[in-house]
Amino acid sequence: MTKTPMTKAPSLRSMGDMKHNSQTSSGDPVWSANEKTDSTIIAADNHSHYEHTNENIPQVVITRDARPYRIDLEAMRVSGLSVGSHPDEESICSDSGFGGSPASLLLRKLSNASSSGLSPASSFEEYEDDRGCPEGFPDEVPRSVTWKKPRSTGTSSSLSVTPKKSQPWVQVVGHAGSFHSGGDGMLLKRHTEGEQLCLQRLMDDSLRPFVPGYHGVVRRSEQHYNMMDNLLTHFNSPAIMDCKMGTRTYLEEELVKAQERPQPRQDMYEKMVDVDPEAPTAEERAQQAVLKTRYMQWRETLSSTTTLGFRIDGIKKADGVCNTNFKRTKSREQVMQALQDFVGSHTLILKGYLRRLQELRLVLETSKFFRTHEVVGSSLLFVHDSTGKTGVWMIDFGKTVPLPPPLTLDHRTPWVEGNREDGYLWGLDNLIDVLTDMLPLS
Ligand SMILES: Nc1ncnc2c1ncn2[C@@H]1O[C@H](COP(=O)(O)OP(=O)(O)OP(=O)(O)O)[C@@H](O)[C@H]1O
Ligand SMILES: O=P(O)(O)O[C@@H]1[C@H](O)[C@H](O)[C@@H](OP(=O)(O)O)[C@H](OP(=O)(O)O)[C@H]1O
Repeated sequence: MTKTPMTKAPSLRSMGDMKHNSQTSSGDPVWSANEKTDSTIIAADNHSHYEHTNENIPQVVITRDARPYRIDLEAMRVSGLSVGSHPDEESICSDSGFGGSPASLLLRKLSNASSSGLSPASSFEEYEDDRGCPEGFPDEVPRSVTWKKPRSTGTSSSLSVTPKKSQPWVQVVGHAGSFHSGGDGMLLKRHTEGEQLCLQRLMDDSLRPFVPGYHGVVRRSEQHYNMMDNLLTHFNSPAIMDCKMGTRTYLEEELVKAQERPQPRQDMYEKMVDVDPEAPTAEERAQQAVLKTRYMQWRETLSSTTTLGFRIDGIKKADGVCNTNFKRTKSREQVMQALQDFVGSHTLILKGYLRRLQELRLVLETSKFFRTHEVVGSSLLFVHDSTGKTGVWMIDFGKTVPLPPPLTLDHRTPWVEGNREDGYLWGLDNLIDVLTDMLPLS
């Protein structure tokens, strides 16, 4: 839940006090920041702090239990190479994508695109073009951020560097207009309360190192955003892949809604016909519209979602070539070929990804958050660069919902309506299996 700002933005030193002094009726700590801020935005946590001084950065607004979390070594852990010791550590860059109005937050999808050589857009309107994989914007925020070392380390640690150059943010797939690059290694995603709650809970879960650090809700031009780490920050000209996980891409509640109040969609009919003119039924053809769940199920069976429990949604390679034409990438062989094209001939990268996925699987099998949530439509974001640095993170919790206690999921049992299973872990097993098969015989 968000509230409007009430008081002056807290100073760095007072932030800790504020966390203790201000509470919601439920006893949760709250934060507040001034609407007419003196352009100082401050975030801090138990381990570290940082400070911005610029007008272009978003204002932190009150969020329920929205504690900010610093990018930390654990969260940004890269397999194969450690962030902390990597020579590129000083190349942290950031960018911000403000310039668009809320009215232009179109729910348009970046799909069916294959493009190359995209250059950073210079305005939000340019970004609104229907190209796949548009890049973010040059940073509007002076590089005044200092990343200070944490007082106590525990499992996390922060970087102490001065960002030097701008790293454009790239969106591979997903709703166009939902994102802004927030500057200083931050990314803003259009706010939904469900995703906010998940990200907050994940910050206290064993999965924390596998999700972008969450920094609360911010407001910009009357629109609220969830602020999280930009996972591309520590990479140079990264190659990026978005893999949508699970055997089901719609929530059980969406199915119930479709049964009770069917709302056939013309846009989905058109997307369907674009891929396969023969796909619609006679009735759908007559209506020139399909139900969302029908479209989603068709997408699942056309791709590898049903058969492997994951699908490749989009890939942007280091050379800028972007491909989101994977709707028909279904067989194990086709998937393997696409993965091979993504990693190239670099066994180091493949091994890095495999290690990270195996670690993720171990953590997922014991995570309380994972056990108690239906995780639908969530992706694994793969990122690597030419130095051999790799990382994989779970993103997109827009359709991750808590289960009614005491229900829990194992995420491997096949789905039947009512059991809420999503096939996430089964898909991860298959993904690990496919990647393992790609390793050269030695
Ligand atoms: N924390 C992040 N750091 C870097 N890039 C990100 C991050 N989160 C998302 N992205 C980029 O944005 C894309 C879309 O993200 P996400 O899946 O969250 O959007 P969405 O609009 O909810 O997607 P969907 O259409 O599946 O609902 C990803 O493929 C990735 O390229
Ligand atoms: O990839 P495609 O073929 O373009 O299809 C979209 C994709 O399945 C998204 O995951 C879904 O958003 P959600 O996951 O948020 O439901 C979106 O629904 P939408 O159009 O209702 O946003 C679909 O249009």
